[in-house]
Amino acid sequence: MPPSPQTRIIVALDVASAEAALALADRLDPAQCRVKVGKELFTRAGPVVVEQLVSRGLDVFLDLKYHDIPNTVAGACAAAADLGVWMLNVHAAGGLAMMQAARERLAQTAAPPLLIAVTVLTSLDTDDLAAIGCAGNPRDRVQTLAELALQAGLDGLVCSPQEVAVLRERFGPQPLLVTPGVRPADTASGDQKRTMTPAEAIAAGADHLVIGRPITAAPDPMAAVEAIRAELSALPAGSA
Ligand SMILES: O=c1ccn([C@@H]2O[C@H](COP(=O)(O)O)[C@@H](O)[C@H]2O)c(=O)[nH]1
Repeated sequence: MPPSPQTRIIVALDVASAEAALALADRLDPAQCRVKVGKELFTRAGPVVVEQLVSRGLDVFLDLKYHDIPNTVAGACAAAADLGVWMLNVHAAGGLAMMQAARERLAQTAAPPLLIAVTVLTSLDTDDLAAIGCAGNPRDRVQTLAELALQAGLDGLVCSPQEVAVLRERFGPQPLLVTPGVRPADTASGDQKRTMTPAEAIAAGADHLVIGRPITAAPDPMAAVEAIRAELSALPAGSA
């Protein structure tokens, strides 16, 4: 079942302190969005800030993109589950055994979070892939990594909105498709190279939109969330 329109938006709390993250979170309505803790906030504030966000009733996506040997990643996933997060991720490029080990260890936890795999970072285009020795375009590489992640039994994928339609066509409605690289009209792309608007991403079949700077840098972050929700509500019934 697709998530309700209210909870499709995941706000990336890419800020430099627990205080800033909690102040931002206090301006958000947990009924209307979820939050994401990534490398900057986690490295500055540690696991405590995750627990503080969870205790405020927010669903937390822990976006640490684990990529290591299977035993290490499995242990990190178990530690993340103990924090009470709603979802976490690994890099699909870590390989099948790594993803299987993560999934198996999470299955042993009391309340396993959703586990998804990053395919190709949304900041990379074909030239960037070539520079790191990967021939081909992001669209093909995303599909190869998606196949591996789903073979490992993961719940879904992180991809750019530009690959959502092809992934839906190939893998059907089941995998959760979580898309950063989302830019409301008239907002700056910054370092994101494979982008679409929120409405385009949802219409293509995305389940969740990860949006950081267009919300966190807005004068009123909750108003920015509401504007995106309004954009999604205007989509034809069934797509949002
Ligand atoms: O491929 C990826 C995977 C993760 N991210 C993360 O999403 C947010 C996007 O923030 P914006 O400010 O909306 O660009 C950020 O936390 C990234 O670490 C991604 O962008 N692309």
